[in-house]
This record gives sequence, structure tokens and C-alpha cells, in this order.
Amino acid sequence: MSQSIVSVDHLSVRFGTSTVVDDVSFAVARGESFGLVGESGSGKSTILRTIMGLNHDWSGDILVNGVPARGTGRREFATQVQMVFQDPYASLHPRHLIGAAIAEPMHIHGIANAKSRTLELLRLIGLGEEFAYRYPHELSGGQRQRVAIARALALSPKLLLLDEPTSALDVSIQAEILNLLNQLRAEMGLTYVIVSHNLAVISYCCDRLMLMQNARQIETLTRQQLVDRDLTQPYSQEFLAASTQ
Ligand SMILES: Nc1ncnc2c1ncn2[C@@H]1O[C@H](COP(=O)(O)OP(=O)(O)OP(=O)(O)O)[C@@H](O)[C@H]1O
Repeated sequence: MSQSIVSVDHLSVRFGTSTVVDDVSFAVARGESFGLVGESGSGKSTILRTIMGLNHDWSGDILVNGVPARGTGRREFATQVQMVFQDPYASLHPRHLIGAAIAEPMHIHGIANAKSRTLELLRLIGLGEEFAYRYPHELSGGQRQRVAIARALALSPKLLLLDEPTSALDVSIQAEILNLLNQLRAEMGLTYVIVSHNLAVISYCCDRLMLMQNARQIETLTRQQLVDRDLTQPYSQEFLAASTQ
């Protein structure tokens, strides 16, 4: 599909003798937000990590911007796709200033004006420029996750892979981060693939979602189908019932 920013075709991923992603296919259009949802261990994060090139024992096809992910050089790939991880406490070096953390990918890629771009990114994610001179321990979890998002956007990728972006945060902060993600997507024309076990998060941020169970895809739904409970698979009904109890 030439319109897709990422397409995954018959993807299977193994760790040793276990197949943790089994024949999964989906495609995400430019500007779309696509959710991967399902119980713990169903293979969601493994799909994101495989797209990022962090797993090696896999078969099938992954195309990013129509080009095989396996064949794309790491440097070029980093300008197209970035990942945001669940734990904002683990994702920032404790002894690096926030400004340095955001600027680092730009320095690695030899991008000019890294300093002014860093300040611009801080404004974009709703933190003042003064945050450039703070250390991670001086920030709240929500502020750190904002910084992780700024860092992911530093090379201006069009595709973000978000792995449980709010589940390590206080419930009161989760909505703020989801609102920020929605706002950034609209303003910057970003595409998201968001992993979550939380249907509320997915329905707030995603246009479509794919439900997974035990390494396999069960069903793909639009947000409207989710809202209307227009489900065809018994497992989807079960999962939804369990999630909304
Ligand atoms: N590096 C690894 N080595 C061996 N097994 C792994 C590795 N990473 C993941 N797995 C296994 O692969 C399966 C899928 O894990 P994955 O993290 O993709 O699931 P998930 O749906 O994202 O779950 P969660 O929401 O708990 O992260 C699990 O059984 C997990 O134990």
C-alpha cells in the first residue's frame, strides 16, 4: 500500500523456540493513529521493537515509507521513526541536563541550530525554556515523559511508536500526556502506533485499533466500531467486557 507510512505483512517473531508474534499483518496510513491492544504478553511491544530493528529473529515484511525496514541504514531510519518508551524515569540519563538530552540526537546527526531547536521543542511540549538547565531528578514523571517525547521529535520523524506512553504515570497526569500527543499529531501531521493494554487510552488517541491475544491478531476495529461495540470475535467481547468492568 503506497499510502501507508508503515506496513507489516505476515510478521512472525521468535525468541528461542517460542513464537511471540504469529503471522500479524496491518498497515497504518500517514497521519493515522493506530492502537495495538491486548493482554500482557500478547506480543504488542515486540511488534514495535521489531519495527525499530531491536529484534532479529523474525520473518515477514516491514516497510516504512515503502522501503524495507531491514535494509534501511540506522541513521536514515532514525530520521523517519522514533520510539517513546513506557518508563520516563529510565529513558533519561540522570547526569545529563534536559537540554543536552533533547539536543543529543541532533548533535549525533550533525544538525545545525540544535540549541534553538531544543528550546523550540521545549515550548512545543509545554515546558518553559528554563527546563533546559534542569536535571531529570528535578522533573515530575509527566514532565519527564514530555521530555522523552521532545527528544523523540528532535530529528523530525513523521512516525512515532509509543509503548504504553502513560501507564507509568499518575492517573491525573495521563490525560495531560494523551492531550499533548493528540495536539502534536494534529499540528505536526504525525503518525502514531500506540501500544496499550488500556482501552480507554486507545479509544482516546487512536483512529483504529488491532486487538491481540497470544501472539495473534484477533480483529481490527475503527474507533466508531469500538464505541458501538461492533465486534465480531468472541475474544473481543470478552476483552472489552473485562476492560470496562
Ligand atoms: N527479549 C526477550 N526474550 C525472550 N522473550 C521475550 C523477550 N521480549 C519479550 N519476550 C516474550 O514475548 C512475549 C510477548 O511480549 P511483549 O512484551 O511483546 O508483550 P506485550 O503484549 O507488549 O505485553 P506487556 O503489555 O506486558 O508488555 C512474552 O511472552 C514475553 O515474555
